[in-house]
Amino acid sequence: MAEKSRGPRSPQVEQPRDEAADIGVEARLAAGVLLNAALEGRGGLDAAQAFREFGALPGPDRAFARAVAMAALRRLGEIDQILDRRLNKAPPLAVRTILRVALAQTLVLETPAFAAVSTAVKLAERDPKTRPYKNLVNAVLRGIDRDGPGLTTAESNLPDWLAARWRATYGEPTLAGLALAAREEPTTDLSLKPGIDAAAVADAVEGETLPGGTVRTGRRGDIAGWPGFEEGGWWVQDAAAALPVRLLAPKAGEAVVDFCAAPGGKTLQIAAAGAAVVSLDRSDKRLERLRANLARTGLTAEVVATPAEDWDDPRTFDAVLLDAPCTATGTFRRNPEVLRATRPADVAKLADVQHRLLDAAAGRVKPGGRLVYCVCSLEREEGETQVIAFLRRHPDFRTAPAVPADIGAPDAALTPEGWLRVLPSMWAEKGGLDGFFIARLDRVS
Ligand SMILES: C[S@@+](CC[C@H](N)C(=O)[O-])C[C@H]1O[C@@H](n2cnc3c(N)ncnc32)[C@H](O)[C@@H]1O
Repeated sequence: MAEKSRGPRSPQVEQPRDEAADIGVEARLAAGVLLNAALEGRGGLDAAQAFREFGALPGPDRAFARAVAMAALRRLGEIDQILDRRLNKAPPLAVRTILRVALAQTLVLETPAFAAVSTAVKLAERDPKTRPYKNLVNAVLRGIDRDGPGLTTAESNLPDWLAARWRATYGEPTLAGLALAAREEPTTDLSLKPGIDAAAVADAVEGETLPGGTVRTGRRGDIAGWPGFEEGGWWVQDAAAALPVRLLAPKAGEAVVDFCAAPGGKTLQIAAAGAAVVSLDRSDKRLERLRANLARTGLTAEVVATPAEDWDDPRTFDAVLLDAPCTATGTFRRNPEVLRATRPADVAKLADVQHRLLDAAAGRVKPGGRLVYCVCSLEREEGETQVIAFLRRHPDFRTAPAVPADIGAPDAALTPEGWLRVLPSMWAEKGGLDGFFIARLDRVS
């Protein structure tokens, strides 16, 4: 597979003096800091947002820095392909970072080349370590602007070990679809409280209603300023993330426990259905967002900060949701950093946690009740393999096969066993959706 990156840009005959570009140097510096933090490891991007280089920026520059870092992360393989054709030998990381940040702007965000190049050169000048490379930065970026970036492959954006895994699991055509999905900035999806008019919300945010009732919009910016936010009739939730609770089908009057609840999109769905929900999470900090979401939407839940397996409470439930901690490789559209931060050993480590949580969740299901297990991971060890092993350990549970059309899931997601394996390459014509594995397991009475 090969496709051309956007460009080339028309050559700049003259270098205009650009005040905005001067101001933007700090934002580009912050973008590089975010990018490298994301590449360093899991949680790096979140941690970097507390760094001085980022926190000291005015709001719009912070948003710009984040957008540049995310664009660089999504297209890192392609950006490096383009750079490597121009570089005779590998430059220090600080220089490569300046170049990556500049190309993310010109190739993805359509920043004018003169602004991206002049800020890159200024950045190189500022630091004694990168100063000797100032002319190289200028020459490389001007050359790419003049000649165009050349051919790049979407698959180069995927780490080799993940691409090899996904090729083995899903086949070459699906891998190609996943790689294309990973290049794009996703839409924003909204889940609605029952009784809220989807067409009116879709109208207000210039969006469309998807099967299942999710409203999807390409609108960007701070959602707290969107029409209807204050009123709390909707919350942000990827279309795929809304499926597990639809499969669980909580009803008014039922008792439900959400085992790993924060930040709370699924708890809100359960509460909105009228069920009495207990929301557990081991992270009190993440539960703060759940509490804020409950307050804004006027919904209620009993919130408990505890590791679910240690929860000292005798209750059992009509329905249990286990949205287990996982590698989150299915969320690469929204969180491109997961592809860089995840290590092969994480899959096995998290599979172990999922195994323990599944056993704890099973003990909370009343006879005749149901358990939905889901993970936003594309790795079989965290999905299919977990459920196969669970059904062997718990012969009192059976798969209740999903009916995709009933819950607004892509038909192609249905597995022969009746589980859902949603891939980000599905619904490509609608803008894709996050990757999830979802299984409903009913406890026979
Ligand atoms: C995939 S997220 C849950 C997302 C949430 N269900 C939603 O829809 O917003 C996984 C959550 O599991 C929590 N977690 C991890 N280990 C846990 C444990 N042993 N017990 C309870 N929660 C745990 C994490 O803090 C994290 O918030």
